[in-house]
Amino acid sequence: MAINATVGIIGGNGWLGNTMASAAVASGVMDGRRLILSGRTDRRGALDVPGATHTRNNHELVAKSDIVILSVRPEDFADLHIDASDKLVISVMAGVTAQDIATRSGATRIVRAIPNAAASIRHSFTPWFATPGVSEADKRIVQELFDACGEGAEVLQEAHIDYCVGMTGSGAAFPALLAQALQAHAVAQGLPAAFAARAAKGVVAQASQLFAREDSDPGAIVRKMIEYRGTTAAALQTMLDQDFNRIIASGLDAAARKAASLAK
Ligand SMILES: NC(=O)C1=CN([C@@H]2O[C@H](COP(=O)(O)OP(=O)(O)OC[C@H]3O[C@@H](n4cnc5c(N)ncnc54)[C@H](OP(=O)(O)O)[C@@H]3O)[C@@H](O)[C@H]2O)C=CC1
Ligand SMILES: O=C(O)[C@@H]1CCC=N1
Repeated sequence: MAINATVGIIGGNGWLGNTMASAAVASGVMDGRRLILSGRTDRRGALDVPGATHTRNNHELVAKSDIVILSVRPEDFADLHIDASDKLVISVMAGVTAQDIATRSGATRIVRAIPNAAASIRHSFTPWFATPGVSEADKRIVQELFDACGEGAEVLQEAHIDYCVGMTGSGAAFPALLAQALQAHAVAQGLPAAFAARAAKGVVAQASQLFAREDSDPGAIVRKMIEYRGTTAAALQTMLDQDFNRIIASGLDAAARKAASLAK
């Protein structure tokens, strides 16, 4: 078992908290008996977390934990009133700054991370940022926790976490939007809906494996297809001429603005 610390997840029955807890146990990184999960109600998460303790008492959770993960909605953070001054605090809350967390919890060892919903299948790319008080030993634990959810990646500037809220934090949402648009167009052209759904999913989730490998570059695929000057080039060039990149950029900017407003 890689992590022998006791980890308390405030909001541990919610979508992401439950997912992280389940991934930690399923990957073998933690024994579920070292996990404490809190919620305001007795509602449990959808994924099983064998061995975990459940509580509604955050003060008890913090007292018994070496590491406290904050996984409540950003707007609920101000109501927590915890003293985590001697704990490693890991926040997955969008938009809540390390300074806010230090001020409200007394913590000096703070990590901010942005997983995404694909953590439920252990495919979340999870950027994380550590404040200067976080030790190398703490960082190894953080990396293991997020590798259990897919792939953790340290960033050296807190601003990059705020950026990633929109980009990586959105997880499968952008590929799903693309698949939905492909499917809708195919249906509008008269293709059977079930076939269109399978076809769109095949392109977005299967064909994309061509650039999913570490040594592969999506830009190279786009260039190669444009240089081929065939049907794919006609589609790509039309999309690019209509400022596909600008639409993506404005969506990401909107996510960043929303994250900043959540922190207020
Ligand atoms: N979902 C995602 O893909 C991502 C989410 N995040 C961030 O993760 C955080 C959690 O999001 P998500 O899991 O989706 O949200 P959920 O609403 O699913 O979960 C939040 C949980 O917090 C619990 N909670 C609220 N207040 C308290 C409290 N005072 N004490 C204990 N538990 C409390 C709620 O419990 P109850 O139901 O019992 O009231 C709920 O289960 C958010 O800050 C979000 O920004 C970041 C990246 C991706
Ligand atoms: O949509 C959201 O608010 C959550 C937080 C970051 C990514 N997803």
